[in-house]
Amino acid sequence: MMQGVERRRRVTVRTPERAGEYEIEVEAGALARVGERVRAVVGPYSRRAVVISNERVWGLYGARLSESLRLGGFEVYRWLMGEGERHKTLRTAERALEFLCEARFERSDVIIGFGGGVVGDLAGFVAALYLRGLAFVQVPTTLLAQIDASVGGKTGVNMRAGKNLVGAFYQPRAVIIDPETLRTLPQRELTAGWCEAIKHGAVGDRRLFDATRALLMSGEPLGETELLADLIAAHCAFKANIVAGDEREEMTRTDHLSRRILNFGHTIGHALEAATDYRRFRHGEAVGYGMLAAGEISARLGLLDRGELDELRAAIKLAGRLPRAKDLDFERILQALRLDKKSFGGSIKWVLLERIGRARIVDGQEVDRSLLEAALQAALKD
Ligand SMILES: NC(=O)c1ccc[n+]([C@@H]2O[C@H](COP(=O)([O-])OP(=O)(O)OC[C@H]3O[C@@H](n4cnc5c(N)ncnc54)[C@H](O)[C@@H]3O)[C@@H](O)[C@H]2O)c1
Ligand SMILES: O=C(O)C(=O)C[C@@H](O)[C@H](O)[C@H](O)COP(=O)(O)O
Ligand SMILES: [Zn+2]
Repeated sequence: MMQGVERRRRVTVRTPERAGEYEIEVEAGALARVGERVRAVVGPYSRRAVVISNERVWGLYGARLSESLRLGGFEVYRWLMGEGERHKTLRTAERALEFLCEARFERSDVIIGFGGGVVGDLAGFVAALYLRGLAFVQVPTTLLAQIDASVGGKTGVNMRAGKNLVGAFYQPRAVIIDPETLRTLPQRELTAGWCEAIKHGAVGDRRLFDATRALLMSGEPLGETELLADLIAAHCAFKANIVAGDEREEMTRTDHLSRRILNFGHTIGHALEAATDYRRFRHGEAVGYGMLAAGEISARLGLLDRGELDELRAAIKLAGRLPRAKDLDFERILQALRLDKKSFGGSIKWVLLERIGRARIVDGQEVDRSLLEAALQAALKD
């Protein structure tokens, strides 16, 4: 898996719902080929491409992307949103939609999400809504978006009551990943991405967990572009496989290949984000804490061996420093948890671990208040 000989790695995502599939391409320098790739998936009639991004990403890479799109025969438009999680809202989506309406984009045109997961989730949502669906391509530029958010078609926005409460499953036509863009990513954003990467290994693939940990232990995970590209492609392949088997995250499924396992660490992670008004944690950082807490719950319920929990803790530590969390009010977190949108039949469903590489879905009744409080205390204490 880790010895890629080809520079361009391709992962196919099969999406049974749309009776289709799309390709994820991972290649250093791929930004220069976005125009050509987009043209290949949207066909000859498409005239205009609108790039949804933010000032930072556009400032760094907009010129390169535009040039490539022009070479692909597109007239290029851009629409820039505010930076950060608190802009992933219906208001922002509405503004983007107004822009598309006023500029009279047509069904043959294409929307490109260019940035991190915030931009990608919002752009995909807008693409799903405008004219009941415009072709959409993901060009992710954060680690988190390259290994997770750009794959699988979850799009949406946050509401005051919680994360991603409004959205649509809307698959992109292609995902084009240039790992070189990660060189300008601040350490904090890398940490967030590594946390989601650790999640993939933890819930479903021990070898992927080990490979991720090995790259982190090298101390320079971005050092070797080819190794990094191999690892990104391996994460995409892992997620693609889960998505292909359960595209819409069927809530009645409880098996270890259900898409629900990708929510490991998110029950508490999303509550931490909401309880701090999306201002204190990056999503991946909150998931880091969420995994520590869910790992604690797993161990305290006797599902997970303490030694494996220590391995998980150590891997999360390798991902980087998480913001302070021990001052957070338990009642506030509990309040946010009660609004968890993954409740089903009135109770929260927890994604826990049986071991590194295998998750289990457990009913909320098994996790009482005192267990939750103890697990949170243990997880948030550092
Ligand atoms: N749809 C999914 O399946 C899915 C999966 C995981 C996470 N998400 C969502 O993704 C979001 C988090 O995404 P994120 O971690 O990418 O955060 P983000 O989108 O906020 O990006 C992080 C920061 O990095 C900056 N940035 C982006 N690319 C850069 C680059 N190459 N160089 C320098 N700076 C750059 C951005 O401007 C931003 O400030 C959350 O909203 C989360 O809910 C969605
Ligand atoms: O793709 C999925 O499925 C995931 O759960 C991936 C998560 O990392 C991601 O944060 C996702 O947006 C969470 O989805 P949600 O349905 O819990 O909002
Ligand atoms: Zn996530």
